[in-house]
Amino acid sequence: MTESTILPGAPKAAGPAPLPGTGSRLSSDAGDAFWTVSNEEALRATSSRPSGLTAAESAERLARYGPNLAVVKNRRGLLAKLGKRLAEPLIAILLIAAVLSGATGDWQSFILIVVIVLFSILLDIVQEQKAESAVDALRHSVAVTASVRRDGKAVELPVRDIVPGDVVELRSGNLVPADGVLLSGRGALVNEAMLTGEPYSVEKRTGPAAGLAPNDAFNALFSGTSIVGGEAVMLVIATGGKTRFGAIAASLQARQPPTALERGVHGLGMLILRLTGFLVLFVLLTQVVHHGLSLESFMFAVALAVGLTPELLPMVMTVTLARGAVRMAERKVVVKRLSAIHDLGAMDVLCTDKTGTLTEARITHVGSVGPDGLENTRVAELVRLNSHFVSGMQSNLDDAINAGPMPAGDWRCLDDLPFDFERRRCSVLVSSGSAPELITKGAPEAILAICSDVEAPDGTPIPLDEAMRAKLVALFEEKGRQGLRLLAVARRAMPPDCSKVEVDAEAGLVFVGCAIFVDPPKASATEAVARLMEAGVAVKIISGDAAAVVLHLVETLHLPAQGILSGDEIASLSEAALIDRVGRTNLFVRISPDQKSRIVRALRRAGHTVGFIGDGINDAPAIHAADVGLSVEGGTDVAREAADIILLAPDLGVLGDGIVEGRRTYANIMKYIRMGTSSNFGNMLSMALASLILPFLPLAPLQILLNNLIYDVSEIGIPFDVTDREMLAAPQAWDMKAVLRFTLIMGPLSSLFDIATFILLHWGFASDVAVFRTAWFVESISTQILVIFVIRTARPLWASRPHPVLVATSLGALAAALFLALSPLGAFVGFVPLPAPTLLAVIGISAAYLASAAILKRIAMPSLAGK
Ligand SMILES: Nc1ncnc2c1ncn2[C@@H]1O[C@H](COP(=O)(O)OP(=O)(O)OP(=O)(O)O)[C@@H](O)[C@H]1O
Ligand SMILES: [Mg+2]
Repeated sequence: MTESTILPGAPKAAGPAPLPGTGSRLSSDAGDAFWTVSNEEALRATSSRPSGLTAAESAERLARYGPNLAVVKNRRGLLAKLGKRLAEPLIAILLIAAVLSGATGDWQSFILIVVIVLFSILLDIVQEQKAESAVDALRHSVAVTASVRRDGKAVELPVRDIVPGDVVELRSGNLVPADGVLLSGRGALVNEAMLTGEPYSVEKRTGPAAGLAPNDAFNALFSGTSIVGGEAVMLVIATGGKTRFGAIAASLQARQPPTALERGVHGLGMLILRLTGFLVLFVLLTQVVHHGLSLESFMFAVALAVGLTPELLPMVMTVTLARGAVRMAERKVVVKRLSAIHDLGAMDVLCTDKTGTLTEARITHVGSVGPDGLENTRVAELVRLNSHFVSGMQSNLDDAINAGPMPAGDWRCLDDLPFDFERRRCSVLVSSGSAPELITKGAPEAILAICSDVEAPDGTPIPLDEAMRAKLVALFEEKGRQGLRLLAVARRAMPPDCSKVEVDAEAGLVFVGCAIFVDPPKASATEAVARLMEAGVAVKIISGDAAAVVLHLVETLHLPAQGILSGDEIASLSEAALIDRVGRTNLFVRISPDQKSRIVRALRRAGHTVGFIGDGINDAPAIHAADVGLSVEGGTDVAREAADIILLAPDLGVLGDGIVEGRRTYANIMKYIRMGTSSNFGNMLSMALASLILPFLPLAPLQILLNNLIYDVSEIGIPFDVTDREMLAAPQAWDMKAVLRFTLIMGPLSSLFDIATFILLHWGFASDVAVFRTAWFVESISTQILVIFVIRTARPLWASRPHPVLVATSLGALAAALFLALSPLGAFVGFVPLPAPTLLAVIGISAAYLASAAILKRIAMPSLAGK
């Protein structure tokens, strides 16, 4: 019997057994229901066993099925990239034109154009390739791993290496790495909201789940969902694009919205492109009308278009960002989504959870008190029974409790109700020979709300009256004000035959007391928060804990407190009211996970760029909802997967460095943009206009290409440049108005000097064609390159020192350009020696342009000046 024929409804296949994902019944692809077969059958069909695959088997399968990635990004090889660039319309036209010149005997032009085009494309590709590799390496360093059984041992492997047939061990907080069935488990609670939209977790048990729809398949685990409690061992059936998640991931990926900066730069690029198209057509048309169509005027138009297109901008963005990412990694901040760097630089509100970022997260169980506030050993016993037996999510409070000894006696657990963030409590049904008892622990108010009695010191329940309730609330408050975290515990005697409980059993309980915990504040948090605020980032604390505890922490750390909102209050606020309140509040307490993301969304709607940092399962939705999702290296997989940025050290201090880096990156990208809009664009524009008036072309096509290439090379140093302190002091966001203002002031200035050059050369010196072009080239390239030193800073020139690399690339490129134009070598591209007066005049005009630019930038870059 072939392996597939054991599966219900599978076609009787002859030959080798079809493996999952290849069309067999055991694929979640195309609605195939792998959860309907028994585990034995599933193991057989995947040729696997509970101890997992061998290394050899997995290697073979990895080669056959490919990596376990929902979306396989096909990164193009160097050659493919080259091919793509060569096929771009402008470049293709240029190359065809070159071939035509070659055919008409102009070999010089042919060779030079090909060399120039290839060189500038290579420059682009190599830079981008280097940047991408660096970023990929960083991303891999924080990739989520899974515990996979290989050769009989559990090893941590990158999720991408998982293959069908693998046996994976999962714990609370892990992401399910692929589609498969539960082989064994203990209270495995899974959040499937990613697939079903259902916020409540579902419990998984072993199958088969014959005849059920995927959403009801209680033994199926799906890629992209997460384990929120318990443990599970799964057999992987389908990986990568064959998973249910894979089917929707591609569309999710595509929908990732661009950042404000990306949108802005793209918009600007399109504007320039449209203008270019219009201009070039116009130039071409007038040339044809005046002189008839010649190869030269055609090539002039094409070269002009090449000179005008901001073709380097995408590369510049990638390279600048990648450089930022590498520098951030040196400061222990790893970027998963490159464009998150912009958002980090633009972020003006940071929401943080409490445990771990503001506290040490070294939680210890330091005492247990009864309702009278006195030490009480019964409380400690009950709390330990609860923590020991409860399944589902174990929090660090449970860990602290379990560090102590188990109470004496032969205790058995009959059933339990795991913790969730809505109830804020959990229960166990236990017995030690006598009638079973329900023991519930949780947030003090959540426990008090379901108690009808309170235990007297001798163990008898007495009814809980209003006075007693008030006394207990006062006790909670008092402990909270001392910075102590509390979990209350209550019990209820159950009927002797009771062996199962539902959530409605959590009622009419007897209040027994509170377990007390300390979580020391993190001393470094004070300085870190102060630094963030100085950098213009408002810090807001969003905690699941009680108001008193949070207030005490804030006081101890001397953090600013202005306005406090509780989860209950938020629940009763309308969307509009919340948007109004969030800005004025910086302490949020007793907040449930979905309220965390509600707060983040409200802040965004109020116009803020919001960061959220957290490490827990309950933080993941808010991390996802934020502009910049942040998590820490030791956080749960779910939180780390949702995050854009991972802090290798759980410290807000390193974040300050990351923010500075984000702003530096932004500032350097703006330098490119300003450079392009102020001089390069202006020069090309003037040239197009000049070509309409002059009886000859102001520059030969070849000379324009050369100009463009040298200009590109000169810009290589910008990502390295230093940024003035005042540029880093406040959030930096894309501001189209500022860009337009700059362009409208600096663009015409550049044109003014071009016209002056033009008049001087043509009428003043009555230069011939060759001299005119040489002089124009010198003026054009010097102003284009040198203007970077003017517009890189809002300060006076001498008050801001550029980075040596930028100085080297700029001056190096300029020297090369001048050498080419003024030495005998220039004859190759049609340059001639300039008469001394012409050269002096050109130098004078360039200097005058730069000086005026230095003065006018005070108006053109007002928001930055004068700080
Ligand atoms: N294992 C548990 N058993 C019972 N109750 C719990 C457990 N874990 C947490 N709680 C209660 O639920 C509340 C909310 O959970 P939690 O403190 O983890 O939220 P949070 O937002 O992560 O808080 P923080 O801001 O401290 O990180 C806790 O304050 C506590 O009262
Ligand atoms: Mg937490």
